[in-house]
Parts: sequence; C-alpha cells; structure tokens
Amino acid sequence: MRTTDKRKNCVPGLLHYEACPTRDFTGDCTGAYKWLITAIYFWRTNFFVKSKQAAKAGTYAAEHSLNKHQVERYSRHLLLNSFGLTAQEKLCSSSVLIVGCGGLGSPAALYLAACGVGTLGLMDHDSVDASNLHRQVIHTEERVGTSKAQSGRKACEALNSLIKIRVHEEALSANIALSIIGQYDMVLDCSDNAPTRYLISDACVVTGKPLVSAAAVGTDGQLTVYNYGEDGPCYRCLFPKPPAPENCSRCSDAGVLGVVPGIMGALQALEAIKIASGKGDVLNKRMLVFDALSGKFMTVKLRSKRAGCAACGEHPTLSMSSLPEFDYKAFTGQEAQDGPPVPLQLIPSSERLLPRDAKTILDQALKDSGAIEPIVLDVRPRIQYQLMHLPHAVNIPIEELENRMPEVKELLSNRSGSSPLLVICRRGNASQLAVQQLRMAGYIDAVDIIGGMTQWSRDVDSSMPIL
Ligand SMILES: Nc1ncnc2c1ncn2[C@@H]1O[C@H](COP(=O)(O)OP(=O)(O)OP(=O)(O)O)[C@@H](O)[C@H]1O
Ligand SMILES: [Zn+2]
Repeated sequence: MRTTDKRKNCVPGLLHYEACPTRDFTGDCTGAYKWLITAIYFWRTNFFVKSKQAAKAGTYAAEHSLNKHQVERYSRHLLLNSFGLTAQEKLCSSSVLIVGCGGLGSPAALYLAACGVGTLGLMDHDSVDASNLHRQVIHTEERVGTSKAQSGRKACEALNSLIKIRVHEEALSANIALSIIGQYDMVLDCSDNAPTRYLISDACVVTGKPLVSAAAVGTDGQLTVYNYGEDGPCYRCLFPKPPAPENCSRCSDAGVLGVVPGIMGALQALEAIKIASGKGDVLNKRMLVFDALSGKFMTVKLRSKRAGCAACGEHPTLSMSSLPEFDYKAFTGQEAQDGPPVPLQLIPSSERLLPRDAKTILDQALKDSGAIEPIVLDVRPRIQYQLMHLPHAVNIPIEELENRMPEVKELLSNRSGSSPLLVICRRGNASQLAVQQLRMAGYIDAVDIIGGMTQWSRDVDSSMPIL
C-alpha cells in the first residue's frame, strides 16, 4: 500500500512505475524523476518561447554584421570567392563622395548605390538639361530642369533603400572642399573643368583621401587613382601647370559619344569598390586609356609623387589653412563651373544687333531687294550649320574666314545697296571676332548678332533647336 501511495509522485503517463529508475530501495517512487521531467519541461518551454522571440526580432546565428536584407541583396557578391563576406562588410561601412552627377557620375553613382556602399554623397550645383540625357543615365525626362544632385538621389534611392544618401546641391569650392571631403572615405572626380579637378585633388591630399579620377570627351576616356598608398602621385604631380583654356575640350563644344563616359564612370565605381573592400590591385601610378572607336584599352605607367609638388611634395604650400584661400580660377584661367563661355565684349553693344532687330532688318531687306537675298554670314563649325541655320545664311567657319575673304568679297559684290552684312555664331563670341576681321578687311558695315543662334532661338524662333 505504501508503494501505491507513493505512485502519485510519478509523472503520469511518462514512465511506468515499475520501470522508474528513481524508485528507492524499498521500491517506492522518490519523486525525483518527476522533478527532473518537470525541470526539463520548463527549460524546453522557456527555450521555445525565447527562440520564437528571437526569430521575430530577425536575429539568427551568423558571424558577420550584415542583416537579412543585406545578405539576400548582396548574395552574389558574398558567394564570389574573390570578393566575399569581409569585402562586402567593408563596402557596406564605407562612404564615397561623387563630385559631378553628369556623364561619369551617373553610372558611378548607380553602381555604387547598387552594390551597397554605406553612405553615398552626390554633389552637383547644376540642373538636368535635355542634352544630358543621352549619357547621364541617372536622370529622366521628367526631371529635366530639376537639380542633378536631387535627381541622382531619387534614382539611387529607388535602386537601393538600404544605403544612406547625402545630397550636396552646390558647387565644390575652395572654402567648403575640406569640410565636405573630410566627411567621406574617398572621392570620385566626375567633374568636367580644370579648376574643380585641381581643387578636388588638393583637398584629397590635405585630408588624406584617395581620389578616383576619370575623364571622357569625344570617343576617348582616361582613368586613374590619385593620392593612393605611400608614393601615389596627385593630380598636381602629373600636371603642375594647368593646360591653356583653349586646349581643354568640353563635351558641350567637342561632343561626346554617350556610352564612353558610361564605361569610364563604371570603371570609377570599380576602383572605388576595390579601395573600399581592400580587394584587387588599385589603379595606382597607372592610367587606363580607352579608345572607343578601336575598342582598345591601354595602361600607361605614371610617375610617383613629385618632391616639389605644391600639394603632396616634401614642402607643400597647400594646407588646411591655405587651401581655402587658393584662387583656382586665377591659377587655371578658367571658370570653376563649366557653363557657357563668358560672353566677350569686343565690340560696343551700340554697334551690335539684338536678334529681334536683326530679324526686322532682314525682313525689310528681303522686301526691298526682291530677288536679291540679304547677306548672313554664319561663322560656326560646319556641323552646327548643318544641324540648323537661318534662311539665306552662308557658312564660313571662323577659322577659315581669313583664307576665304575672296569668297566674302564675291558674296558682297552681288548684294543690293540696302542689304546688311550680318554675322552670326553660336552664342555671340566668335561673331564679334569675325566682325573685327571683316572690318579690318574693309567691310565696315559688318555687324554681329548678340547671343548668336542660341538667343535667336529664344527670342525669335523657338522651333530652332538650341545646341
Ligand atoms: N565644382 C563643381 N562642383 C560640383 N559639380 C560640378 C563642379 N564642376 C562641374 N560639376 C558638374 O560635373 C558634371 C559634369 O558632367 P558632364 O561632363 O557630363 O557635363 P555637363 O556639364 O553635364 O554637360 P555638357 O558639358 O554637355 O553641357 C556636371 O553636372 C557639372 O555641373
Ligand atoms: Zn602631388
């Protein structure tokens, strides 16, 4: 009976009394097994509740800092033997500043956003123009006229919401360069003018940041990394003296095959990824030169640091305190922001014509002279003339004017007495130079049109495309 009384200590259904290993020597159940089973039960229950809570919170056992979304999104990088986990973690905690959201900056920003750079800075003071869209693939038709930096932010955010994007809607200038560049691990120079290139390079030297620099004009591209490693040169080491302004080709004058900056910008993103992740050989002391028409890439060896370099040499003159005072415009002889050329004032305004007045004179001359056409001399390059020109205009590019004066003489010999000699160019600078030449050749009634074809399109005939 004693035995039967003690059976109540056993956990019902779990163990047959006879088989209970914790019976005492009299064969009675001690209840120890009951307490053991109960303890296991509570421990397991507690464990399951805790695991459920853990699963809800999204934690799981792993030896890295990436969250579930990052692991899924960057899985193809993570699986790549030559890249992998540590490289992606470094990338995700890196910060990159892109100066210029144009032809180079567009693909660079998209790839860096897509691959998970932790913080991406987008800097540009300009707004999107329709002529940008054939190569600046970060922008859209809808965003023409809006800020390039904001347009870039929208595209990058739409692509990857896991990264941070900082927008700098202003031009990089000497007084803000150090504080802005100081916020990032590295810089991509995607700008298009000499003063900005010198400024970015100097600021990167002073703040100790690597600089991924590229250029693309026409069908050619270049790429290198400055200020990298022990003895990597800076931009000034290679180009201590700025090029003459007339030797700097600009896309807005020389044109550019859209995909060329696309390729160079993507390569800039690649160098940035290599620097941030610590993988691969960075393009240090080497320049990659791309010729799109022949489809050839060539690598040129570059020099090491120059001992006498004003920025990174043995006795630099540029420093935290002197850089903000440095006059990059005076040094390069160019405007810090790439825009239309500064309007020249070679001829007094009173001796020039506004497009509307020129139109009235032309209409009147046509009426008066009947069959004889008024004379309009268009001094733009041939391609611009082919794209569109004024009715009756004769094309003699400014570079050919001196040699082709006999043609001008012939042209003028047929005009009626009242026909004016009007000279037009793209924006009103070359036409003033042409008028000076014509006047020296004896054609003193030559007169140019203020603002050229660009202003003509705005004031007289909006159906004309602006180049
Ligand atoms: N100092 C600067 N700070 C910030 N952005 C700059 C600076 N200088 C140039 N940029 C930007 O760099 C970009 C360069 O782009 P890109 O070379 O494709 O030429 P673009 O000026 O957009 O077009 P186009 O030359 O055809 O008129 C431009 O958006 C320009 O505004
Ligand atoms: Zn240097």
